[in-house]
Amino acid sequence: MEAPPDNDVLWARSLHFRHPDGSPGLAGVSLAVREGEILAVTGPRGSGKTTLLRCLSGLVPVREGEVWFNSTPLHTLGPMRRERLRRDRFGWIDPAPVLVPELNAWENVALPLMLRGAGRRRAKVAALEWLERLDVGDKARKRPSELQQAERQRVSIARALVPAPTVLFADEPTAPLHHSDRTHVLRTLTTAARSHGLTVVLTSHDAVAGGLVDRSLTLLDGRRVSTLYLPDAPDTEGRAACSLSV
Ligand SMILES: Nc1ncnc2c1ncn2[C@@H]1O[C@H](COP(=O)(O)OP(=O)(O)OP(=O)(O)O)[C@@H](O)[C@H]1O
Repeated sequence: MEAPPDNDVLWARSLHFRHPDGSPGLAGVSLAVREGEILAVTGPRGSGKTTLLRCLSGLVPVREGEVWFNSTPLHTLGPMRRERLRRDRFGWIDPAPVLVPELNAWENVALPLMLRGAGRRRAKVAALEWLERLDVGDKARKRPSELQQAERQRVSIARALVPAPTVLFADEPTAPLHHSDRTHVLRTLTTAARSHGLTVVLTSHDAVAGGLVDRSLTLLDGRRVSTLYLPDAPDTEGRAACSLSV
């Protein structure tokens, strides 16, 4: 078993995954993510984007292939050590906001810092700063049930960013937002990640279209593909694209 190169923070080799009911998830994905890089995973519905993020982040065990976080082989870790690694080094944003209903917005955002031992006052200051950056500073004292879905998602994003995780995984982070809000929130997220040196792996077509990421990779049926654009030919209609497995 050979550790990945030093400047890759995440690294996967020949990753295969089957869901518990036997459905195919991933069929041999290899990739490397450099430190501080913002990588978008794209592909049609059901192509395996969420499954890939779940495997890379240790949310599900990898039984075939390898996943490394720096020099740690995630694929060899038991559930407790994977959970600790996820808590200490990774952040996760779901497509739909998941907040603690009994806590208000700033308390939700402060929670990961307090779980890591920060005092309430310091955690509150940091939480309020992030809520301001995500344009929901005025909602800091509202409970999730008093917020709109889009506001709850902004609070979730603030909560994922506040502990400055080494790697942030974001699965369609702007899915519940109105179209006009998406680019703004994604820009805030990617700008914050760059200024804090975070590595980000996200699924979002908006980020690719908005030129907000360093690189994107495409999945189709659980495999990486590259899209080749062919030049216009007289006998074709417009620009043709085809995908190749790599
Ligand atoms: N828990 C599960 N049990 C069984 N099959 C699953 C499960 N989760 C996903 N799948 C299947 O695995 C494949 C990949 O799903 P995945 O959610 O990773 O794709 P995706 O690219 O993220 O899709 P979407 O864009 O719709 O979120 C799909 O065929 C899906 O139906």
